[in-house]
Amino acid sequence: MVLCPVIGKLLHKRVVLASASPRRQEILSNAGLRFEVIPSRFKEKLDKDAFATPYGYAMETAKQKALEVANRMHQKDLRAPDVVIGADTIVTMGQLILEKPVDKQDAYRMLSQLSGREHSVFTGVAIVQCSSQDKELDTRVLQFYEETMVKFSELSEDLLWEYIHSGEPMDKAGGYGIQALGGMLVESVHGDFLNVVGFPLNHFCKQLMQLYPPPRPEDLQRGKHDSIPAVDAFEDLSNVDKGGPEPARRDAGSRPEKAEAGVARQATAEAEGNRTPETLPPFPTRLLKLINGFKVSKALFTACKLKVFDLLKDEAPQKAVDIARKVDASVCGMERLLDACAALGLLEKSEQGYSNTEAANLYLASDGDYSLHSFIAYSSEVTWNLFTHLELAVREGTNQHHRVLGKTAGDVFQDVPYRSPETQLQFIQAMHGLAKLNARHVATAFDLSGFSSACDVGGCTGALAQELAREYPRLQVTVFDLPDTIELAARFQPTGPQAAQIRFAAGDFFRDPLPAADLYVLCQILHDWPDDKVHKILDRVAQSCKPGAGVLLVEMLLDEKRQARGGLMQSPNMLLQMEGRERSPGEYQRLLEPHGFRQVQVARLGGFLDAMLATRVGP
Ligand SMILES: C[S@@+](CC[C@H](N)C(=O)[O-])C[C@H]1O[C@@H](n2cnc3c(N)ncnc32)[C@H](O)[C@@H]1O
Repeated sequence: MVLCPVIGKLLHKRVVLASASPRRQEILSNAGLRFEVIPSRFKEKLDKDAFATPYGYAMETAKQKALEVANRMHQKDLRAPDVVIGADTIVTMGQLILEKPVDKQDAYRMLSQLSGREHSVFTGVAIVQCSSQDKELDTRVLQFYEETMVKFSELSEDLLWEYIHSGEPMDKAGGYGIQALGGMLVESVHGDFLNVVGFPLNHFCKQLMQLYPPPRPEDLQRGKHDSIPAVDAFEDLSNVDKGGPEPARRDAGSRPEKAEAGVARQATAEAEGNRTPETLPPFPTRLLKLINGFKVSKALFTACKLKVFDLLKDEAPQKAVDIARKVDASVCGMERLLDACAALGLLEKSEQGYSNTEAANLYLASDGDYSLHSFIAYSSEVTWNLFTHLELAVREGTNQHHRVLGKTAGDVFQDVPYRSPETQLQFIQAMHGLAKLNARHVATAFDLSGFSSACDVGGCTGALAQELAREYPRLQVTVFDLPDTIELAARFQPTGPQAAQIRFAAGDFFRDPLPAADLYVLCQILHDWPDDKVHKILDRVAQSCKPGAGVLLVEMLLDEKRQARGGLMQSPNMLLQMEGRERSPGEYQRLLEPHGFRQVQVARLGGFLDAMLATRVGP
């Protein structure tokens, strides 16, 4: 049983569900959550076109619903609840977002579009944690979304109208309710069923586990919930390949590994000679994948370096012998590399030869708008070398540039002999490629239309500035970076209508005043530095801005308990390459607060970066 510890934490808090949906109320109360229902008065009319993704729209609507309730309750009795939960469910078909039908004709239009086809159901959820200081409401917002694919049967006209006349479609996104009569229309569901009903309970619990650390076993003894059976372990909700006996310990390894280890111990204890298929340990597929992971990366790096994907871009299939000849490689070697790439899904292999997949055309060839070629080259040439010294980095607790370069680097970005111009350009190109992938999500993570000027501190080539300018045509953006970077960034400067909104300024954020702005963007900056230097940067930002100004932090956010994998895999990388580290929203919040940045909102963007928006309060 997984919910009890989380629910136990919330039992002592005032929890409000900002939704009138009886289905959401039922899902949450069935899970044992105690909450008040205060339906939000937020009008669901955000401009859908302003969002890069449908889930971005759903998450923003969920957030606005929850914040409206938090603010209203705070104003009413100056005591905000501890937690407000907002949710918004939408149905999408291709680019089309289907919400609740306005009348029967509208329901008919929606349902006939869904007939015989697969669609996505997205629920955006916002968990708003509230606190008040000096009678001011302080909120911290965690957002996430869940997607479920649903396929409808072919619906006859009769069936369609019968369903519409039942009245069920009218208050439901997409015009159907899967938990009642609408269930008869559904052929298959891929993903979380409750998400289609209106609330992704499983994902919600995972997020709660990140927000609230698991209780100790002795607390569990005290805090049993009436409707929830007692538990003796805080279980990981992640998907698990296979079951198998699980050891009671909860401190080592993830669940499949624990299962593997548990069964292995059991098997060893039994007589080795008496093994039957049942007592054999499960095949350690996941572990073997980890052991071999570096081979996968290096095959990809090598194919990129040999320009295989450039050669095949938008071309007819080619044989290994021809590719080998064109890149001056051995046929037997090239054949093996190409087969490996095909096995990895990077190439397609047919009778005619090898050809690029769509992803290879888009990301692996060196010339596309979204090319990751430079990032791959940097990973292969710089990061790879550093990773060969991971053991020493762990022993010494410092980056390892001195071992790769033979000299100690003071400031990784400014020590001139430390980087050749080629490596520097490669780094900038790598950042540019990654920034282009993330920029739209970042620019639309929050409503920034209230700001008229922004400074992208350490903004590199201006890729994010360009997206901000595109998204907010009245926004003037200054890209502030080191003189060398600004010089190289000239190669990437935007053309087109956004160019007039963007200017570049050279300087050092440790020494020089920052350009004036009412929004300061720090995208992958603070993670480069230890806390004392982060305070220096934030101090500079605070000195440059007035109350009401914003700070948009964009980083790979760890979860508070350091359990989620994504960000954690980046942690050794930061150790090897930089002075800083990845941090959790709480850690960033604690760094921001002394500089007067409060009202922190967090948006999980679904890619590898997340965003936090804080507002400067007080003088
Ligand atoms: C990790 S990159 C992030 C670039 C960009 N914000 C992005 O996310 O793509 C760090 C950036 O900070 C800049 N930088 C490092 N030290 C700086 C300093 N002291 N003053 C100004 N910029 C600096 C680097 O030149 C680089 O462009």
